[in-house]
Amino acid sequence: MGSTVLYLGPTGTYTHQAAHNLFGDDVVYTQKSTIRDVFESLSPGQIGVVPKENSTFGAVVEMYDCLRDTSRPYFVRGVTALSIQHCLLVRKGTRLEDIDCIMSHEQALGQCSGYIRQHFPNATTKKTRSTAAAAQELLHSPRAAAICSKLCATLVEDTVILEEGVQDIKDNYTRFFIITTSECTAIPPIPSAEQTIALLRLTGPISKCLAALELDITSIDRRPSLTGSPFQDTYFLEVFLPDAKMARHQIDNALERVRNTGAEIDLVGLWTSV
Ligand SMILES: O=C(O)C(=O)Cc1ccccc1
Repeated sequence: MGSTVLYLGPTGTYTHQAAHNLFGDDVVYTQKSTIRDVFESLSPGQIGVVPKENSTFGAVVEMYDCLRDTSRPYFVRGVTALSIQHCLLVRKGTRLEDIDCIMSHEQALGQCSGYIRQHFPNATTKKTRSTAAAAQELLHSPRAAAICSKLCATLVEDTVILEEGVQDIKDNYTRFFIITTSECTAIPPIPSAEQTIALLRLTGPISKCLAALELDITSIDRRPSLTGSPFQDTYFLEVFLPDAKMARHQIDNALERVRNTGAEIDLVGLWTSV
């Protein structure tokens, strides 16, 4: 039996599909009902898969709030991407004109907000813990629709797809992080190319820190730090390291330069990816 992979469940979520694309049938899958549950349940030796960002709706805030937490160990080991084509799913017999509530994960509601406004201006929306959880709720909601993957129609009894491709932007992708509790946990190889990326978590005066970092920053996300003064933020920086062999050395030097400014900075991920 292979490693255990925790993912945002239940069966049929996009995270489940991303995890399965990577690890196939060689691992044991354990579903968790929230992104935070994946982080909190992750034990040494286990692997977690969580959504990170979407090309239409942006950062997955709950995931970044888990990365902000310094009380639990985690390390990002890789990234994988999935093309996302959302469906509108209902209980058999429900017609488009019956729908008074649209349920889904807030990411999916965001990716389809134009479609929802245009076609269901009077419907309420309900956030669920995942898209597949919304599909399951249809069993108790005869006048609701779920936005979820096509797969959910085969997984949840008595449901039918009314429309496919309901996201606002046709080319719609989500990236997922692969996490373990430690940098050293053995994991199956993740398909990768030449690019080496590090993820840094930084709390401190941003301009001074960026000047001291002297690395090629490819993305920045930010959340309130919660520990400092009001409006002090924690930043998540992805940096590109052109030479994989020198990556660790370059990072260690950069961390020291930033710490010398008095800021807090930690390496929380390192991987090679396409
Ligand atoms: O809820 C899911 O299925 C997830 O995996 C999170 C998500 C939601 C919408 C798009 C991509 C991922």
